[in-house]
Amino acid sequence: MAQLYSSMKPTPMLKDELDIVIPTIRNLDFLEMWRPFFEQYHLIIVQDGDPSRTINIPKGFDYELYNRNDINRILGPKSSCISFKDSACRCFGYMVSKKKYIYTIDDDCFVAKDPSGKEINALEQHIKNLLTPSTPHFFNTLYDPYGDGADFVRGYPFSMREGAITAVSHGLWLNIPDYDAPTQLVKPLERNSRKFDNAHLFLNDEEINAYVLLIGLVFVVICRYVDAVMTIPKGTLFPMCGMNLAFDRELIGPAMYFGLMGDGQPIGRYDDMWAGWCVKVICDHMGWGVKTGLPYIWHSKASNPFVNLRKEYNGIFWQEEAIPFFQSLTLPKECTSVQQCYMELAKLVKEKLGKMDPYFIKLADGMVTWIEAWEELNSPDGIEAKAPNGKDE
Ligand SMILES: O=c1ccn([C@@H]2O[C@H](COP(=O)(O)OP(=O)(O)O[C@H]3OC[C@H](O)[C@H](O)[C@H]3O)[C@@H](O)[C@H]2O)c(=O)[nH]1
Ligand SMILES: [Mn+2]
Repeated sequence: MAQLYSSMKPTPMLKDELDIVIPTIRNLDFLEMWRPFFEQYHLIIVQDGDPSRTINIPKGFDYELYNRNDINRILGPKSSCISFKDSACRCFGYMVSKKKYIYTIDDDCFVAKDPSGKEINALEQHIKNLLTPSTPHFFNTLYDPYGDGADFVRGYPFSMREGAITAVSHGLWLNIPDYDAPTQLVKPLERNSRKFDNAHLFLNDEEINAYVLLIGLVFVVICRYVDAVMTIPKGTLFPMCGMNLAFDRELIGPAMYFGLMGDGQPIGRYDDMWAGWCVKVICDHMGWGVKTGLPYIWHSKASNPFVNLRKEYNGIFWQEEAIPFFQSLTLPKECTSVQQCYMELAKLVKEKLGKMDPYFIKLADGMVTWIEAWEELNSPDGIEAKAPNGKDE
């Protein structure tokens, strides 16, 4: 009978069209909490740091595991474009995947609960976001018009209600928000929480009220479960976080390069930011949409703000020049593919940002190498990158 029930499990959406990419330096016990939502999908695990370390992966998951030796073996000299000792290494997983969609999640992100206490299937919400259109060209004030219980508001032009293809779905986080180091340092206790329902485990209502009052006096605690999905308007950049992110790999994958970060680089923790700026200007050029908002995950680890400050310092400084560069650039209309847009972007980065710091010359070269490697692995007669499938029965 159990066999019958297990075979009756509904087939999850895009089961064979989506890979889950996880960058990691840890054991992957967090997958146990995601098992109901992830078990039927294929995982691509990018093991960072010491390749001789064994990563513990819970049984029953279908995965391929790549460490630094695999990256070097598969890409050869082009492996120089893949970061080492930074979560930026995750983009190798995007490159070796053969699926149409990617979902990437950090290994310290767990299943969150919505205000009703229901567990959030983040992957399902990302898939809904990607499979419904976006509205980058005219803002709908009632948020995502394609979401349940919403629609276009009065005055929204009917000629624009078909919307645009959605290329990216950017999810958010409860508990530890993705703050930069200076913000983390000045707000060490700030949590992004639904409400104090966990406190009920230990305290009665009066005690909770006193606790909330105390916290309210000492720190502004923001309760920020916002039940909304929005399209980021065309012409507007955004700080893309790689912690809980999904995208249409066949559309925008070649632009999802997470840059040169970590070991041997003067910058870290700007991997997803760099990718987000490049992706957004290319989506704007191609007329595609980028959504942000639901789903939430529960982010459990606050990384060390002092270590983060050292990694982010140059990024905090350089972004004041880099962002106006992205805001002001126009890609030529001759750029009709993402690869062409990206190569043009690399040229402009070298020309314009290379003056600010030689790092950007190296980064621009990394962008070109990334596209060359992408083409090598993804062209019809490309090299086969498969690692042995690690499925444990
Ligand atoms: O050298 C490394 C360090 C970490 N990872 C993996 O990357 C994921 C994020 O790491 P962690 O949760 O420790 O850092 P956070 O500060 O929370 O990360 C945020 O800021 C940096 C990135 O932009 C990241 O996406 C953000 O979430 C985790 O899976 C680690 O195992 C790594 O591969 N190499
Ligand atoms: Mn984290």
